[in-house]
Amino acid sequence: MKTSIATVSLSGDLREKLSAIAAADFDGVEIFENDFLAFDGSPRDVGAMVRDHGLEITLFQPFRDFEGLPEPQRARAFERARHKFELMNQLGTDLMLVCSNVLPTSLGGIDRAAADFNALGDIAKEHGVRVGYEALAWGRHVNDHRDAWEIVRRADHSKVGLILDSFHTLSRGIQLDTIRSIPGDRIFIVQLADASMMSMDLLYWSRHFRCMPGEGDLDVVGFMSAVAATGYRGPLSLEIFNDQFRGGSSRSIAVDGRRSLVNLMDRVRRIEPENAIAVTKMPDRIAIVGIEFVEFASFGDEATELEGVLASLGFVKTSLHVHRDVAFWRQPEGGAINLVVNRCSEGFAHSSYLVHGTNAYAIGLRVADASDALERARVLGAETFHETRGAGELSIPAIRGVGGGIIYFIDDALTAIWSLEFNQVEVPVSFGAGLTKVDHLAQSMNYDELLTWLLFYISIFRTTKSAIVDVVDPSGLVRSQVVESDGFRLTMNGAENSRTLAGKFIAENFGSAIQHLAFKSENIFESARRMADLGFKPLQIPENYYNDLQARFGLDDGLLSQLRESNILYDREGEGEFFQFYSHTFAEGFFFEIVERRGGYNGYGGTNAPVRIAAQKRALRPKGVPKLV
Ligand SMILES: O=C(O)c1ccc(O)c(O)c1
Ligand SMILES: [Mg+2]
Repeated sequence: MKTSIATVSLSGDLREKLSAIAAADFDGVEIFENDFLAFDGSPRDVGAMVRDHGLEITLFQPFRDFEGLPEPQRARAFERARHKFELMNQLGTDLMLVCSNVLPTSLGGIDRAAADFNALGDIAKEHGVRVGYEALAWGRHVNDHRDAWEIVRRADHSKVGLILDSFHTLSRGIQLDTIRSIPGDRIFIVQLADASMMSMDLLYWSRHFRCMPGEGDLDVVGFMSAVAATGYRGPLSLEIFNDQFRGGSSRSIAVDGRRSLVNLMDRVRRIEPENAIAVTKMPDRIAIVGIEFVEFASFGDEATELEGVLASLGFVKTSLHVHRDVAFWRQPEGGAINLVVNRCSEGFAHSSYLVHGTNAYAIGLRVADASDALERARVLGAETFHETRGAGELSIPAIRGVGGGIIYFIDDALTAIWSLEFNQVEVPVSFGAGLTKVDHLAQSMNYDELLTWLLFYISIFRTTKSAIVDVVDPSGLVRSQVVESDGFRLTMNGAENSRTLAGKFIAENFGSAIQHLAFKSENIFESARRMADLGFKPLQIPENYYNDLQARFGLDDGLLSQLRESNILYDREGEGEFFQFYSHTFAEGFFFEIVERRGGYNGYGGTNAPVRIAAQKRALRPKGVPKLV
């Protein structure tokens, strides 16, 4: 597999773009004309700079509004082309993209366009270069790859070929099988982009909202399967016009791009192994069986406060690490929630505490095979994590996740860690709060990181994403993206500014991280009662909310007063019902949630989020900050 990316996809000047592209291990780059024009150096300098980065120029683009023009514009277009071919010779690239004409003055006519391309092919040949023709989805007369292919076929010139771009084909919903009858050697380059579904003018959608394959909703896998079937083995080139990427970190966007291509070709190989374009072999996407543990880094008084909150949630310290200041907390009745509080004064956990304050810096994901999980993550460019372990301690495969946090992979064999490294202690309390498992984790991050981490989760793990939901915080918008599977639920909240609850958390925590943990109860009213007995102080929900709830759902008075009494929020979807209540925020803005799902409710109470956020912010006001426990 030969990989390439268009300079237009990244932020920065040409030099920054090239260094990010080279660092992410691409083979080539499409030089977008504007990046060249804005560069202060000769075409030969640019060519040398690209090659010095170990890259080749796979394409020079775009050449606009060429075919089907009346005279004298037609002659002008040929003159322009000659000029560009000379430039390409100096740059050291042999392929130019001609996108379909959008001018109202262009005449149309397949044979007229074919004749123009045949003549252009002769000029290209004189210059030792080739041209590829791409149908823009909004082209004046040609906006479908089938018509572009017909023109290329009739042009019948060895230096004239077709360029396919997944966005143009998929945005128009063109049948993908129509690609399979095109000869692979007549396709000069393939451009790839995805996009989230939105109803919008095609040009605007394309120029502002493209994203990496896998990050959006288009069937790029189906598109690439069809391309691979043609025998095409040339570069797979990302061409991503995206406003956020233009302002983002070029290094991280380039890494995402490379990851998206490797993941894409792995998907294609699994669907049609006979056709597949070579890509590094790796285990299939990893199923997350469940969350084995969540580990907090804390220290001193803050750790004591955290442990107080855990105790008010019904957790008890059930065992201690044999060598380190690390404690294991569970509900005394059992259940599947394993919390680890790490109070060590050295090592990674302590560094994490020093940078971020008390935070849930690590999660352990239960998987079928931990080394498979590590291998897939590694091939997809995830950063592996290794900490020196003491004698007799297990080494658990791990990678870096959101905000530099750690994701451990635990398979059956590795669960031995609990008995090998921890000693049981006397449990003083005999009842907990009946919390049974981690329902979901929520990670907060800046909005411009959201797609990066979405791609991370859906490429490494067998998870699905749902559409981004806008959550209204009194100080701005937070976008919430769900990633889930049978054993795993995650909400990622992308804050657009630092005044929102999520934004503040990121600022005060010094980076993205897990902001809340939701535990599941099978009887939320009973859990709330027991927690009240243990000193838990729930987040106070205003009366207006409950009055509205009655109007919306027609709940009976008994249920309503139970909800009100325990500050429980409610939602319903079809037959499904959802109950949730919250702790106040503590440390740098971390909090807990308790939920109960009934009748197959699958959401997260999104409509309640603005009420909850406003309540949390109210509670944060300097005057009258309530004590937690
Ligand atoms: O938006 C455009 O004009 C444009 C230009 C070149 C391309 O390859 C493309 O897909 C779109
Ligand atoms: Mg294109």
